[in-house]
Amino acid sequence: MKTIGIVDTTFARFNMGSAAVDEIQQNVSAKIKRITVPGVKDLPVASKKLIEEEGCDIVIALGMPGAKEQDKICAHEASTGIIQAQLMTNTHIIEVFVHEDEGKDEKELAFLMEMRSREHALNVVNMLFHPEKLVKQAGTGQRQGFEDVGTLKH
Ligand SMILES: Cc1nc2c(=O)[nH]c(=O)nc-2n(C[C@H](O)[C@H](O)[C@H](O)CO)c1C
Repeated sequence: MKTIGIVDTTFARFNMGSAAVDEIQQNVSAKIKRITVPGVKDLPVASKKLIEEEGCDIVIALGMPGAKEQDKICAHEASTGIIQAQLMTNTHIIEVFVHEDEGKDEKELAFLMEMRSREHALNVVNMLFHPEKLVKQAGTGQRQGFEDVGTLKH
């Protein structure tokens, strides 16, 4: 049975990990290994450990960079670390970040955090079990959380 790793943060203002777990369980039968770390900079090593020590076939790393300048620097550092962990393990770690200032208010932010977590969880299910479904979506302007933007016409 395939194993999906989920790592999220306590810094985030919405339970992104639970949304991802729920979405996976609604769509597929897979083993799930979940851990939570304090913040986004802790995601790379946690993801690498899920792959190397817990045998995960793919990992979803979820977090919420805050709105301040130092939070954005922190998020960029975390992203770089996540890419490095992917290259070191030759395994996908799907980064799901929702920046705190993406929502116009708290309600929209919560909606976005839930929907982006769920839609990327579905991407991960498809990457692992139905890669042909993603090929069908190529170039269709998919967006996780907000509305899809569609294919360009010429
Ligand atoms: C400044 C800062 N900003 C964020 C953030 O926007 N989002 C987040 O999830 N975590 C933040 N952190 C915490 C770090 O990611 C990390 O948890 C600590 O530095 C401990 O390793 C820090 C330190």
